[in-house]
Amino acid sequence: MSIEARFKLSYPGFTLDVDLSLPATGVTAVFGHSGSGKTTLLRAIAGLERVPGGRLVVDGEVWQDKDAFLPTHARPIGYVFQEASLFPHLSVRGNLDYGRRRRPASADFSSFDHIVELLGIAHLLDRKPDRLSGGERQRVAIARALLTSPRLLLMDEPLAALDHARKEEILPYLEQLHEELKIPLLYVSHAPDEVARLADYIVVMDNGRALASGPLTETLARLDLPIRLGEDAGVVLDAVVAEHDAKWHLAGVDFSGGRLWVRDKGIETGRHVRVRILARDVSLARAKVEGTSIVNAVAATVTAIGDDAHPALCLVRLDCGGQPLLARLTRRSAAALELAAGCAVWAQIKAVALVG
Ligand SMILES: Nc1ncnc2c1ncn2[C@@H]1O[C@H](COP(=O)(O)OP(=O)(O)OP(=O)(O)O)[C@@H](O)[C@H]1O
Repeated sequence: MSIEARFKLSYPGFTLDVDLSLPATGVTAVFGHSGSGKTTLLRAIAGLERVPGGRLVVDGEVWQDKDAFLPTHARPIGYVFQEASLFPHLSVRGNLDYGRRRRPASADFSSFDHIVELLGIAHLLDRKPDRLSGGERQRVAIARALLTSPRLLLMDEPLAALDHARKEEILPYLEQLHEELKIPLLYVSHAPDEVARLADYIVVMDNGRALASGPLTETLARLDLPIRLGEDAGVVLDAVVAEHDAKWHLAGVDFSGGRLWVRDKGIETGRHVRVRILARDVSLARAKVEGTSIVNAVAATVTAIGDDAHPALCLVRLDCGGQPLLARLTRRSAAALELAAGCAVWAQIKAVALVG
């Protein structure tokens, strides 16, 4: 099952030109710089932009092609914008009821209480939107969108208007949603940390085109993308919490390439987590290095070496027990180590972030 989206649309000085096949499950991040066309793509999917010649098929159902155009109000979508657009005169409950009433008669009944609990807003039901924090407003907006029983959820930078603390407050709810949600979520963001935490699949937009589209881990490890991702180039790996070192407040997480030590966030042993490793935090050695402050070192094999944005630098892709890693080195270091595809190396990882 998939979402097929083909749109070509021109504004003065900008053309959106995409032909995408996206999974109809999980979270797909639509990632890219400001002005790359992320919102325009979402608006086309929502039917807010009428794109002649466009085609959109969601889970086998044609929403738009040369003979058909389902208007926005007839598309079973939930849309959450950067700023929560709640009705100011209605309480939270009134806003949620509005969503509930929009649910088609044929839709599965999604439990009001469950959605309210999932977003942690039960204690806010009688408040008016002007008495809510920005993060709370967004949680209500997400709950209202879910209550319409959408077949597709669209979120356009839902955290962009929030400060760091509010973002951190809402991200766990989005992660929980990710685990429970049975419908696909297209999540527009230009924040790599959000993408690392939430996405299963990524579409990288650049100047109206999809530069890349694929599963998160393998797409982030592509050597032609990091140049555009710059300082944020890196990979996201799946791992399992294996042990806790209470004395040093560290957790040992295992992935197929070995064990990594991360700051302990109190996540139970056995839980699946994601770790993010930036290319700039990985250095390489031909032999295992002793007497270093870097605690994380894993054996790896060089699979490819690619260009980086500056000619002094290169990106080295590694295979680490079947998982990809990227390292950003100077060309001089790569030459001194005589690196080439197939070389066995030790990857020393200066920073590993537990992202979910
Ligand atoms: N209605 C419109 N008329 C003319 N130009 C438009 C219109 N809507 C968007 N554009 C232009 O299309 C380009 C893409 O805009 P879009 O909002 O899709 O980008 P974005 O990737 O979502 O950016 P941001 O991250 O800043 O929201 C921009 O150059 C924008 O100025």
